[in-house]
Amino acid sequence: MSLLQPYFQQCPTAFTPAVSVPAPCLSFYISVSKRSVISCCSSQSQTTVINGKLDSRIFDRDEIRLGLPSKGRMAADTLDLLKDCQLSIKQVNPRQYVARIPQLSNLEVWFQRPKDIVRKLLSGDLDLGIVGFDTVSEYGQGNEDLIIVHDALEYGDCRLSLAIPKYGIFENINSLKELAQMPQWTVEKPLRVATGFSYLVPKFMKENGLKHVIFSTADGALEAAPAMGIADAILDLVSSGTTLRENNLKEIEGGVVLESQAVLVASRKALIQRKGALDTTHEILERFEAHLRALGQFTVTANMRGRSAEEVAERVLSQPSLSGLQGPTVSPVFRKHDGKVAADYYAIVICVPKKALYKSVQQLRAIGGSGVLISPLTYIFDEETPRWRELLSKLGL
Ligand SMILES: Nc1ncnc2c1ncn2[C@@H]1O[C@H](COP(=O)(O)OP(=O)(O)OP(=O)(O)O)[C@@H](O)[C@H]1O
Ligand SMILES: O=P(O)(O)OC[C@H]1O[C@H](OP(=O)(O)OP(=O)(O)O)[C@H](O)[C@@H]1O
Ligand SMILES: [Mg+2]
Repeated sequence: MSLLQPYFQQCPTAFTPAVSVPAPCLSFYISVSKRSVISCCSSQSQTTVINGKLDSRIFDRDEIRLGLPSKGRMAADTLDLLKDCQLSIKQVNPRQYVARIPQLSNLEVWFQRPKDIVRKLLSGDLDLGIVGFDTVSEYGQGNEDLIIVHDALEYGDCRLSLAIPKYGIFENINSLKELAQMPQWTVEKPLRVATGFSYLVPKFMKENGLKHVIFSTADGALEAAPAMGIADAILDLVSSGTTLRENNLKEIEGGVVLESQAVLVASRKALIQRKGALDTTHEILERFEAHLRALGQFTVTANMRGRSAEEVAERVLSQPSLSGLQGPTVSPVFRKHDGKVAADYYAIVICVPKKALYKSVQQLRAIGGSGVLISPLTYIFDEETPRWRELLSKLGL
C-alpha cells in the first residue's frame, strides 16, 4: 500500500483501499466516486508541442468544441455512449444546439448534421466530432487535417456497398469484375449508378477499372432507382440488407467501398495548436476505451480450496480460458478453525470475454472452483491506451 500512497495522494477523491496482493503484479481495490474515475487513472497531463505555422483562427476562442449528430440514427446512440462514459450532456432543450458536459469544463458541445461536423472540422469551427466513418471519408475527402482518434465506437455499423437488380441482364452477375466486363457498357451507353457519395464512388469505380460509368444522385430512397429505370446500379449504405431485399436488389462480390461505424475524429491543427485540446481528447479517448473494452468482459469470482496462493494460481493458469487480463488475482479467504485463523480457501478474480463465459465456468469447476459469481464490468483502464500512443505518433509528438 505504501508504494501506491503517493499516487492516491495526488487524487483528491476519498478512497478506501480494501485488499492488496504481493508484487510483481499488484491488484488493488479502491472506491472512487463516478465523477473522479478518470482523474485517478490518468496521472500526468501531456505537454502540447507546437509544430510548424500557427493558425491564427485557433486563438479566437478558448473552448474546445465537440460536434455531435443533431438528429438521425447516430444521435441517440452517441448520447448513450457519452452517458455510459460518465460524460452526460446537459442540454436544456433538444432544439438547443449548444450544450455542455459538466465533467469537461473547457468543452462546448455543438449539435450539427453529420456532414456539417466534418466540414466544420476542416474549417476550424469544430475541434472534435463523432460521426460515421463513411461521413468522414466522403466529406473529408482524404484531407490530412482529419485524424481518426477512435475508429470503432461500436454503433452505427453499416457498409457502403454496390447493389444491382437480381433480375434481367444482371441475373448471373455476382461480382464487380463480372459487372465491369459486361459488354453493355460503352461510351454511348455507360453504366448508370445512383449514389449519394459523389466523392467516394467515382474514385472506387475508377480504381476498380469501370471505365464507362455515369452517376446520378438523390437525397434518399435510392433503392427505387433501378426499378424506376433511372439507374442500373446503386451505391448506398447497407446495414440489415432489408431495403435491398425488399427492392429486389443484391450486393455483389468486391462491391463494398468501405465498412463504417461511429468514430471519434479530430482536427490535427486543433490538437496541436489549441490549448487543452490534446488533454481533453486524451480524457475522452480513455473513457471510451475503458468503457468499450469492459463491454466485452465479465468479472468472474470463485472460491477454491488450496495450499497456497501460488498453487491455486498455477491451477487456474493451467486452463486456457482463465488467464484474465494479466493473470488471476488470488486472495486468501481466512477462516477460524479450532480457535486458529487459517487460509485453506482462496478467492480468485479474473476477467473473461463474454463469449467465453460458459467455457470459463466449466474450466473453473474442473479445477475445483465453487461459488462462481459473474458480474458485469463497467470500465477497464489500461496503463496506456494503444490508440493514444497511435494518436501521438500520427501527430508527430
Ligand atoms: N442503414 C443505414 N443507413 C444509413 N446510415 C446508416 C445506416 N446504419 C448506420 N448508418 C450511419 O448513420 C449515418 C446516417 O445518419 P443520419 O441519417 O443521421 O445522417 P445523414 O443521412 O447523413 O443526414 P442527412 O439526413 O442530413 O443527409 C450514416 O452516415 C452511417 O454512418
Ligand atoms: O440495410 P438496411 O437496414 O435496410 O438500411 C439501409 C437503408 O437505410 C438508409 O436509408 P434511410 O433509412 O436513411 O432512408 P433514406 O434512404 O430515405 O434516407 C440507407 O440509405 C438505405 O436505404
Ligand atoms: Mg435509403
